[in-house]
Amino acid sequence: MENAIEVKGLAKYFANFKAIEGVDFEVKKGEIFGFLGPSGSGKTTTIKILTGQLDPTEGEAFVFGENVSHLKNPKARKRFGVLTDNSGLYGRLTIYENLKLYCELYDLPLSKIDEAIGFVNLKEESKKKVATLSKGMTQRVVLARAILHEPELLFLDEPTSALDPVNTLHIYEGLRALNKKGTTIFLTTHDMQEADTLCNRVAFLNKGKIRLLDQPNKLKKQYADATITVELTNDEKRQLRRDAAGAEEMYQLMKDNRVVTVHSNEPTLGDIFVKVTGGELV
Ligand SMILES: Nc1ncnc2c1ncn2[C@@H]1O[C@H](COP(=O)(O)OP(=O)(O)OP(=O)(O)O)[C@@H](O)[C@H]1O
Repeated sequence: MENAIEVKGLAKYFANFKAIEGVDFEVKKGEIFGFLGPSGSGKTTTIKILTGQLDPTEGEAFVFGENVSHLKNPKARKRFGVLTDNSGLYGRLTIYENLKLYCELYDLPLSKIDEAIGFVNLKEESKKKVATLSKGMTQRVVLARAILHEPELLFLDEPTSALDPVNTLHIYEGLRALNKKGTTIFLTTHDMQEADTLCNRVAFLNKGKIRLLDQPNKLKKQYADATITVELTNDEKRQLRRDAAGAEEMYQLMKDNRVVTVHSNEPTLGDIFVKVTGGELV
C-alpha cells in the first residue's frame, strides 16, 4: 500500500530544547493514524512540520511522496486539510460566509458548504457570526473548513478537545464516513479512548520520541495480563489464570452455576501508555 506520510529521523529544536527527536513513522493511504501523547510531547510540532508551517531541524518528511519543504506552495497544500487551534476564521463573518470564502479560494461549488455544515452539526447556527460562537462550535467550524474540499489527507490536532459528548460522537461518525470515502486521517490526541475508537494504528509519543507504534488491538493483546475476572453469585470476584488449572476451576464454577459475569483483563491504551512511558497522560 502506498504511503500518505513518511517521516525519517525527524527532529525539531527550539534553541537547545528538543521538542521532537529521532521520529520515524509511516502512514498508509486510507488509514486513520493516531499520534498520541500528553501535553508538550511534540504532537503539534510534528503536525506543523508535516503541513509546511515549521521547518525541521533534522530529518525529512514526505506527504504523498513530496518533501514537506515544498508545501509552502499553496497548490501543493490543496490535497490536504488541517485542523489546528489557530483558527484563521473571520469573527465578523457568519459561519456560512467564512466557508463561502474558502469555497471561492478552492474553486468549489457552494453546495459543499451545506454538506460541511451538516457534517459538523451546525445547520441551525450557520447564520451566526463566528465571534459569537462557543469554543466547541468554533472548533466545529474549523473542522468544516478543513473538510470542505474533501481532502485526500486530513490533519486533525485534538479535534474533539472542546466538544461535548454528543457532538464528539457526531464528529466520530463523520470522520469514519470521510475515511470510508478515501480520506487518510492523521489525528493527534491525548484522549486514549478516542484513539482506540477511531484509529487503525497509534504511535505513543512521549518527551518528543515515539515509544510504541502498532494497532490498538495488537497492543492490548500484547499487554494483557494472563488472567480473567469471574464474578460469582455471592458477589465474590475471582481472578483465574488462562491455563489448565484456571480452566478446571472455571469448569467447576460453571457446573455449580455460580458464574454471573466473565471479563478479560484487557488493558486500555491509557494503561499501556503509562506502563511503557512511566509517564502520566496529562
Ligand atoms: N515556538 C516554540 N518555541 C519554543 N518552544 C516551543 C515552541 N513550540 C513548541 N515548543 C515546545 O515544544 C514542546 C512540544 O510542544 P507541542 O506544542 O508540539 O506539544 P503538544 O504535544 O502538541 O502539546 P499540547 O497537547 O499541549 O498541544 C513543548 O515543550 C513546547 O513548549
